[in-house]
Amino acid sequence: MTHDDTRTAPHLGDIPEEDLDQALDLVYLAFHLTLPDKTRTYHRQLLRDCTRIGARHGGRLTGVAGAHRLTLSVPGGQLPCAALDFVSVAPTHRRRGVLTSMIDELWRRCAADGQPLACLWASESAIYGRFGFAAATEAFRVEIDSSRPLALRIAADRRPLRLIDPAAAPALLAARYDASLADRAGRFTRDETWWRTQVLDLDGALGGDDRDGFGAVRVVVLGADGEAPGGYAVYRTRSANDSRPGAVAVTELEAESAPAAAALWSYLAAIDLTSAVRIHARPADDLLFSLAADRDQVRVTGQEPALWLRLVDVRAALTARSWAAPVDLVLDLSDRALPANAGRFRLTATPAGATWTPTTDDPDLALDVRELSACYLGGTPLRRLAHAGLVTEHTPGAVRRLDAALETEWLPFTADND
Ligand SMILES: CC(=O)SCCNC(=O)CCNC(=O)[C@H](O)C(C)(C)COP(=O)(O)OP(=O)(O)OC[C@H]1O[C@@H](n2cnc3c(N)ncnc32)[C@H](O)[C@@H]1OP(=O)(O)O
Repeated sequence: MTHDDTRTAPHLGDIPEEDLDQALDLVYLAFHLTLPDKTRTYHRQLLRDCTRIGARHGGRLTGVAGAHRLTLSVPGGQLPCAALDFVSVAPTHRRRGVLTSMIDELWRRCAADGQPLACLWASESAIYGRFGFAAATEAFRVEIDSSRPLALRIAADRRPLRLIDPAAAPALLAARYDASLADRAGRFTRDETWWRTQVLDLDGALGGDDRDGFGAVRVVVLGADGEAPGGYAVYRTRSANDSRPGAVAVTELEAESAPAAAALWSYLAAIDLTSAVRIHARPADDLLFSLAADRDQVRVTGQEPALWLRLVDVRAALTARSWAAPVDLVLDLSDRALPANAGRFRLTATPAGATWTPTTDDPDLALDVRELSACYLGGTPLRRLAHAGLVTEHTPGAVRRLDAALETEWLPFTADND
């Protein structure tokens, strides 16, 4: 008789480098993936650079979780963030608490590594709320009908547009991207490798020149050679055939101003032999929606949660962000998984900074860490969650006051999971 180990608690530990292939096999099993060698090599490298948590039964890996060590823009600053990825449990061992125990281990690793935040992209929205994660940024899929000229309400920046060698893009465009982090929370700092792989796919690990039928990556820059770019777009094109029109797929567009954005959108919409521009992720307050003279020409074709965020160290997270308005409130915070965060705290925030101190005073608001995580980047109004009965307001006006303090000029936005 074989021993049934599926009922016993897993043994948790690191995944050493020699087990990386075993770990990837489990990931591909759980995600039903068969991938080319190039992609596997890329994933192997990503996983090697992660904090790696393995769950084992009888020495065999039955659960894998990786956490990239990233830096996330938050209102007024940047914070270390564990970005959970590769989460997989063997189909023979599912729904027995393996993921739950790996998440508990993740909290220990975050504390040891000084990461006050954790984040992820969820394969299914039902999984991660129970662990205190909440959707903190939203992404809209957008399509421009470019079968006719794109009509915009302002004049475009008249500086020249030029196509550059994508290999030169990281060095040329990094400053423009980095500048956007100060405006928009929810974005990651990038190194050269991230640009080369995630943004430009220069080595073809993510599909390269045949990504859903779209060809080579193109990079268009606004501004003359030698000038700091006023904006850029990373895109690919697909020619028309009998069953579909020609199209442009935009991976990323950054612009320093509305006229710069107008110039780039106009360029993309005017590419010959194409009649649609598709953008996989834009924020709800994207300038394009306001610039379009005919909103019917710019359609939202999908809307989904993008970044799921979890405040792991609430005090560190709250005292590191900036605040739009002064606020002085007592919050009764629940956090089942991380009791150090739970209890009554006085949040005293001014535009100069914040404190978060334990108190025995009566609470103005009661909420779970999940709701605080949803609102932290400024993308979810707290009042929306209060209307839904997920936040209790003990002192009338407290929700409004906290909302005013959490507010950001621009919505947070995360677009790095194409
Ligand atoms: C950041 C990322 O990488 S997202 C990718 C997540 N991975 C995948 O989708 C790959 C395929 N799925 C899997 O490998 C697994 O099913 C996992 C990782 C999603 C879940 O692992 P499990 O070990 O089964 O989860 P665990 O047993 O700890 O479940 C904890 C709770 O979450 C619930 N849960 C787990 N997965 C799901 C799901 N897909 N949908 C709804 N509820 C779920 C369980 O029912 C359980 O609820 P309970 O506490 O009320 O009993």
